[in-house]
Amino acid sequence: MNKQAPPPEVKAELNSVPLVVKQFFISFFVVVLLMIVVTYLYNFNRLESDVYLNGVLSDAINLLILICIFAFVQTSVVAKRSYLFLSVGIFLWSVGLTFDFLDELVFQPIWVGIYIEDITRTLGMLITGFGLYLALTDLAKTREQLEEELKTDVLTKAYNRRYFYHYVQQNQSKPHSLVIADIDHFKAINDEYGHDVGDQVLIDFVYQCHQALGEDVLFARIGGEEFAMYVATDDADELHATCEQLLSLVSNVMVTPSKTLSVSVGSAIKRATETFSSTLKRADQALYLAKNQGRSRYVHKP
Ligand SMILES: Nc1nc2c(ncn2[C@@H]2O[C@H](COP(=O)(O)OP(=O)(O)OP(=O)(O)O)[C@@H](O)[C@H]2O)c(=O)[nH]1
Repeated sequence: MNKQAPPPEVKAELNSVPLVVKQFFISFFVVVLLMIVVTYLYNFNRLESDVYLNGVLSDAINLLILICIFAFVQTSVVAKRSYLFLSVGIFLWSVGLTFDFLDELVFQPIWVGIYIEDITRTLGMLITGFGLYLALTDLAKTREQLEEELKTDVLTKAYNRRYFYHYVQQNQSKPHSLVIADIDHFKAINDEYGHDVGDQVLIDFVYQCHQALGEDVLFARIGGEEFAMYVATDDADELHATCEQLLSLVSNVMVTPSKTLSVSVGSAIKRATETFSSTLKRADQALYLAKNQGRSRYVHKP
């Protein structure tokens, strides 16, 4: 069980290529290919003596497929640099294939085949491959960041309720305890000092918890000012030590320079055949007792 690190900022930049750039690129692509065809036919107008229909067809299909891929890239949502490499790569590749297609119909001098057709095609394939690599890398990074965001609470960067429930259910069979901590009189903090101070208190509280709690504790924000912990132990002394630690670390969280925070804490050790909701309910009952007994304390529900 790892202590939570704040999730990274979302860096992956999704489609920021302006439409006008795409329109320019599409026009450029079409115009240049047409110009190649016209210039080629104008300069090399000697028809091949033997035209192989299969060769013409397969080259035409290849070119058509590449044009479709170019169109997909133009309509897809990819980051700027991936777009650039993919578009330039497919463009060069298409130039190569256009020459390849034309030489099936019209005689082509050998230097055109080597210096234009082969070079543009090979270069195009390389650049397209690199663009694809960039797009896939960006996709993996974005996915990783989204997964991290799905687990965490936006304000405090603690794990959120959804992840806490998921985690406990995944680790239900192991010996563990559940703890619920609730900040005391949090509404009064908001009312007296403002919502921003309330937010900062939540952030500071989570920061202190992340600093202090050990590797055997999964800490999460499960409600506004309500937090939960999965403690990987069924030993009462260990659990009590962790809860006492939680109670004392709030003295490091300052609401004002002269006022510190207080929390109430309830805990329960999972029984052998008990369900998650039942253990959580007992921890919640313990918390209720802690609140009723005057707050700023820890109650364990055996
Ligand atoms: N600043 C801030 N306040 C929040 C946030 N989420 C919930 N709250 C506030 O937390 C307060 C919780 O109030 P109550 O449920 O009455 O709890 P309490 O005042 O702490 O009282 P006790 O728990 O009985 O000690 C409400 O005023 C909510 O508006 C948040 O993200 N930021």
